[in-house]
Amino acid sequence: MKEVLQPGPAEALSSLLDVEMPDLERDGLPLLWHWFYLLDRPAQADLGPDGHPVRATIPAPPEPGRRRMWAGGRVRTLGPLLCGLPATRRTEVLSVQEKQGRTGRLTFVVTRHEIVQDGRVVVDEEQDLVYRDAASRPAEPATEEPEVPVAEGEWAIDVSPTLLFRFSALTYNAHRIHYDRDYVRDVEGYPGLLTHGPLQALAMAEAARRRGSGGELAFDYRLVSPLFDHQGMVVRAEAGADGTVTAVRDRHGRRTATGTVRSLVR
Ligand SMILES: CC(C)(COP(=O)(O)OP(=O)(O)OC[C@H]1O[C@@H](n2cnc3c(N)ncnc32)[C@H](O)[C@@H]1OP(=O)(O)O)[C@@H](O)C(=O)NCCC(=O)NCCSC(=O)C[C@](C)(O)C(=O)O
Repeated sequence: MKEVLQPGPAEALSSLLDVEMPDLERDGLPLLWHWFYLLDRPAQADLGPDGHPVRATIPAPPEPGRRRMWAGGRVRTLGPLLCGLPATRRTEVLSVQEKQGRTGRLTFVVTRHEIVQDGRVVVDEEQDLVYRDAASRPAEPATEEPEVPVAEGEWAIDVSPTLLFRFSALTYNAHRIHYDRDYVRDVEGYPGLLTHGPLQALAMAEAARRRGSGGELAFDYRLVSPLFDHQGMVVRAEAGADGTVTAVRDRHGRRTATGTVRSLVR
């Protein structure tokens, strides 16, 4: 897949999260902003009941009826990804692994994505996708613990249906768990709309960028528990032993994602 990168998707993301626009032709796209470019555009006829493509896609679901979730990933930025120039994405399945989790049978599918610009790989990424059994027990809804006030240095994001919808639109993601409340409750058994894994990862990367992270970076992250739209989203980033340690929690203090951003320049 190849396209000339335009500023439009980056501007849309900047408006969505109210984050600073970089100089896209000089410094390139910040960490994870490549997710708004080089998108798959599956045919409507190829979408399955959950809104994800079931054929002519990488990865294809392991079996019909499995519940797809974004579990984590590892991203390396190896050079600037500049707007105004063409870029190419290559994607392959690296591994498929069956595991038994607390919530039931899990199939982890790891995909690798390389973005090439001007003859060199500038983004090298692995994404961990997990497929739950339809019959598995969904993650428990949060208990009504008291709210934990937003501390200094934390970033509170209002997770509203419009935020989730606009993020889905920006990534051309038709997965119904993010916008179809009847489907998510009646079919997948969750108590609310699910906040995208990529949105939480991006918020963590942006929290690190606010602290000055930039250049060639490695970002490893995990989605550890589902975050529903009525639970808020609070992001933090702080200096750790090995880089910038980031996390997402809900407004009651339950952790939903963790990650570490490291500089690749020593
Ligand atoms: C992932 C879930 C199902 C595991 O659920 P669990 O609690 O049953 O698992 P576990 O008992 O903690 O662990 C079982 C095994 O899985 C591994 N494992 C456990 N977690 C991970 C992880 N994150 N990444 C990689 N491996 C993981 C873990 O290390 C262990 O391996 P082992 O047996 O070898 O020791 C559970 O933690 C969960 O629900 N996490 C939140 C997922 C989420 O909310 N994602 C975002 C929304 S979905 C989305 O954005 C989608 C999108 C954008 O539309 C899209 O389709 O592209």
